[in-house]
Amino acid sequence: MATLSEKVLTEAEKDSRTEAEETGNTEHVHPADASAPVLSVRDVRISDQAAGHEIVHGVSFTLTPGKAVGIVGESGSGKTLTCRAALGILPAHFEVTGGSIELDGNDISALTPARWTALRGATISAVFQDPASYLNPSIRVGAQIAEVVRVKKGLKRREAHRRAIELLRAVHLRDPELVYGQYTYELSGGMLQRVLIAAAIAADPRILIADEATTALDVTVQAEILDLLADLRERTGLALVLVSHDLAVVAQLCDEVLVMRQGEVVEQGPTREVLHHPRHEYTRLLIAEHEQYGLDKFLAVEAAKAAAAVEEDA
Ligand SMILES: Nc1ncnc2c1ncn2[C@@H]1O[C@H](COP(=O)(O)OP(=O)(O)OP(=O)(O)O)[C@@H](O)[C@H]1O
Repeated sequence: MATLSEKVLTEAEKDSRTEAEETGNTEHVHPADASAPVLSVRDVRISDQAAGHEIVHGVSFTLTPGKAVGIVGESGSGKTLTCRAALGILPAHFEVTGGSIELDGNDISALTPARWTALRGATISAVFQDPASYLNPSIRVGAQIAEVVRVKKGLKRREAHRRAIELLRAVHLRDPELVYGQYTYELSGGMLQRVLIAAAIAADPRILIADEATTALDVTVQAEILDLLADLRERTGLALVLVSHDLAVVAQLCDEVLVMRQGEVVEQGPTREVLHHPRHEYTRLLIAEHEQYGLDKFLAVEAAKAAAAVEEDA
């Protein structure tokens, strides 16, 4: 079974790792202006070249440090493909056939495999559903994170061990030294997702894509993981792309939301605006569907905040 660093480092990266090592080209450029976009997605279109048709018909959003954008929509609407395009890991036969994606000022269409190696993990990183499938059951989880740190940050064994413990602490795992030495079967789904988030942030990325990262977890653990992402965002300025079929999840964390349906963005705007004044019938449907899962609570809190703000102004 592949190790975590092999999974985090994707096939394309592995191919290019040697090239990066040979050229020593492992730096990445951060823009001087901290408010400059870290990710700009402009009218991106993605096509299945084998089937000969377009699947994603124009997605645009901009992420600045500390901002969170949510992509919500039904299964097959193109959420994951959009994220994979930004990570440079579209499945075979799929291509970006229109628009552009800029990662930390770099147009990704011009990136060499070596540049991808430098950017992936260190600038953009991701966590997906089903954390167990990204971890090797026969290697202690801490050692798997330490390996990512060694590969991506070039730390020596002892330093990587120390950093892995720090990362396990940063994702709010109690007793990180104990967790370091544990195997996947000893950890719950929520703990495994935290381990994976620790690995994803190991190289201090500026953008984290969380694609249905809390979907398989029960509601309480899901809320804890969302709190953790909010905390990382606040403490480190991490910019987030949160993908979910559940509008309530996106509402908790995101400043802006894109509602996708069949490859189209049917509605987009500040989360509050979209939730309070949905313009598209499909958004209204999503809101109605998810009210029982806590969206009503979110809307009530928002209404209370708005009322308090009006009182303050008066
Ligand atoms: N590897 C692949 N091979 C073939 N078709 C794919 C592949 N990945 C995605 N697709 C197709 O592209 C379309 C968009 O898929 P995508 O995974 O982006 O949707 P999604 O909105 O993320 O859905 P979900 O919530 O189920 O993950 C779907 O019709 C899907 O069948």
